[in-house]
Amino acid sequence: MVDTVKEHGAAVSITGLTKNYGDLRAVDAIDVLIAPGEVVALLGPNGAGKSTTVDMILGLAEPDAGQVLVFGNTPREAVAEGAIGAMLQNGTLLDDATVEETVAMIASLHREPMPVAEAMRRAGVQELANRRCTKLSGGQRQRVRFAVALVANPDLLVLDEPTAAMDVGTRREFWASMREFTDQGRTVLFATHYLDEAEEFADRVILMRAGKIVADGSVASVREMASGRTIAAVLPDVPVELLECMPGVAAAERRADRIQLTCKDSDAALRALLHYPDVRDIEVSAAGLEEAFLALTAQENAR
Ligand SMILES: Nc1ncnc2c1ncn2[C@@H]1O[C@H](COP(=O)(O)OP(=O)(O)OP(=O)(O)O)[C@@H](O)[C@H]1O
Repeated sequence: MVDTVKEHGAAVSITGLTKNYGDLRAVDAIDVLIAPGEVVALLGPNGAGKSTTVDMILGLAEPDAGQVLVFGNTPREAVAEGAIGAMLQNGTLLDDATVEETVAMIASLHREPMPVAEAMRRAGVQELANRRCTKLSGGQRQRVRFAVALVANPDLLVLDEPTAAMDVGTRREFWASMREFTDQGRTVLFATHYLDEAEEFADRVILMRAGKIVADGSVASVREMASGRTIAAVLPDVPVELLECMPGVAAAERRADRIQLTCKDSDAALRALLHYPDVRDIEVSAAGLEEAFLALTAQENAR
């Protein structure tokens, strides 16, 4: 297996990766192959297993089963070689150091770092160079974490919800400097809750739910899969639980006699619905992408 991966030169190769926390299976036997130069969004609701997956790619958590290889090496080897740069949700900064000292300190740990001034420029923290890390806002801290990730000059950048604390303007600048990075053919994997960020920035989207991958493909193909339709109709007396079990239905709601079905396959749902002789006033409409994404990821997520 290791030789095959080395031969094919995958940036990240994940096979049967599993992680349990007590009785909870946080990541459930996932397989992912990421080619060099791909920009991949790991998308999913809270608790889907994104951070746990990211931690295992970085060697910060040990899998219970399966393995991760980064450029054919174990995560620890890849980190030691400076092949991976990471930006984590709660990565700590050295409180007593200034921003410049922090970035310089990380640079000194790497064999071929990016010049400190360049990493700070790309991350947009030049004006904060002499500021102590304790005096930074949440969004500024995120940008410093980005400079720290960049200065390693890595081939793979792994980012866990990088824009969570950023306002709209900072977010835009952040993605612009990321583009500068990926234009050089580097590989990026980022976890996010934001569908629009994934759509705008990633070549490929991996959608996780309850530890499993529920969709993996180009942004367009996942959009197609997620953009289901909604069926509304008048149908008295049939319990919601029964409607939810119909073919093609992701979720069902009832208000008095009116029902609304969020569909994965509206043709199949419609055919099933027509078996009820009392059904009338049927309307089929395209669901918004956001709404459909929620329908795709909502099930099994109550844990
Ligand atoms: N250290 C831990 N101990 C116990 N359970 C954990 C631990 N870390 C994560 N979990 C659980 O594992 C599951 C997956 O969590 P994870 O943080 O990987 O999800 P996520 O997709 O990154 O969510 P979020 O978007 O909220 O960051 C969750 O149910 C979470 O509560």
